[in-house]
Amino acid sequence: MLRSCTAGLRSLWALRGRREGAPRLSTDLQPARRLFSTEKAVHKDWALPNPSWSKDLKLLFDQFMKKCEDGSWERLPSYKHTCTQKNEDFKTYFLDPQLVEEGLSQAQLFTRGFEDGLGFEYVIFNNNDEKRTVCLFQGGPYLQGIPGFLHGGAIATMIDVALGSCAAVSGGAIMTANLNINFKRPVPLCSVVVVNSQLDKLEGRKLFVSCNIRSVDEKTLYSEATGLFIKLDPKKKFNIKEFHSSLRKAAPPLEEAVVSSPALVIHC
Ligand SMILES: CCCCC/C=C\C/C=C\C/C=C\C/C=C\CCCC(=O)SCCNC(=O)CCNC(=O)[C@H](O)C(C)(C)COP(=O)(O)OP(=O)(O)OC[C@H]1O[C@@H](n2cnc3c(N)ncnc32)[C@H](O)[C@@H]1OP(=O)(O)O
Repeated sequence: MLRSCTAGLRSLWALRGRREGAPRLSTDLQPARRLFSTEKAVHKDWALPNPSWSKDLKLLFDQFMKKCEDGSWERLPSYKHTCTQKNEDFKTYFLDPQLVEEGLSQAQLFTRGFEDGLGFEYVIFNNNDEKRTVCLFQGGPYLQGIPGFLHGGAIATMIDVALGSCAAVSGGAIMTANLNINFKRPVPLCSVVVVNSQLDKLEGRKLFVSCNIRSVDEKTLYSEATGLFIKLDPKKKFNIKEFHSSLRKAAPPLEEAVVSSPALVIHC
């Protein structure tokens, strides 16, 4: 019990793959502390059952929580807003802190931005020895593509998250450089699927990962994917303001864009 609680408190940042020379992230150094009510809302762990979870999802969740008891598996927590201190650390090492715009304070994790049950309901378990993760995923009604089935973009998002988490456990701060997906069967809306990911190869800063998505009974193979993730180099900071101003220069005014490219008005 104590072991699984401890595992739950550790974040991906605090796990492994810290770049040599880069300081440990502050959350790693601080003991768990009592949260005030506003902080509780910000730091709520979303990778836990809620009433929208189907019987299948709860059952699988319980099975994996059992596997966590001997320490071979651990549940990865998931936050809408990365902990404030982690944000600060990220800005320090990968962004020019003076250039971070105010608007970023409203930012939240894309996959956790839906009401319970309407979007992405998922939890990821990690097996460190085997360098693999299992993501239990239930895609809600707001993720519809063709009627009755998940949108391919939602599937791709979940694959990115599952592969990204698998890579981040070993690599620390990483970004997706490449994703290749084969969609083999459409995924029914509101069904539960299992995303099995593994780290195939670590080559310098490159992490090669792969995954498949199957039905709970494992009979249906929905998708297969490979991904390349790159460990971020703190010497190469992202300059957000530069990105934004170059974007403004490159993009024509909206009116002009709509008139000259009718395809832009298609909603997606
Ligand atoms: C608040 C804290 C948050 C921090 C997040 C950090 C960690 C994440 C932690 C937890 C994650 C948990 C869950 C994951 C959840 C979701 C995952 C979502 C992830 C995303 O949603 S992320 C958005 C989409 N993603 C991008 O927006 C990337 C745009 N991109 C770039 O920003 C650069 O491209 C970058 C940084 C990737 C690399 O840039 P760079 O300058 O650091 O490195 P460089 O270019 O030198 O490449 C080094 C070596 O990789 C090879 N290489 C590079 N790219 C390649 C490719 N495509 N194919 C084949 N090889 C490639 C080169 O050929 C070279 O190879 P070699 O060394 O052999 O020459």
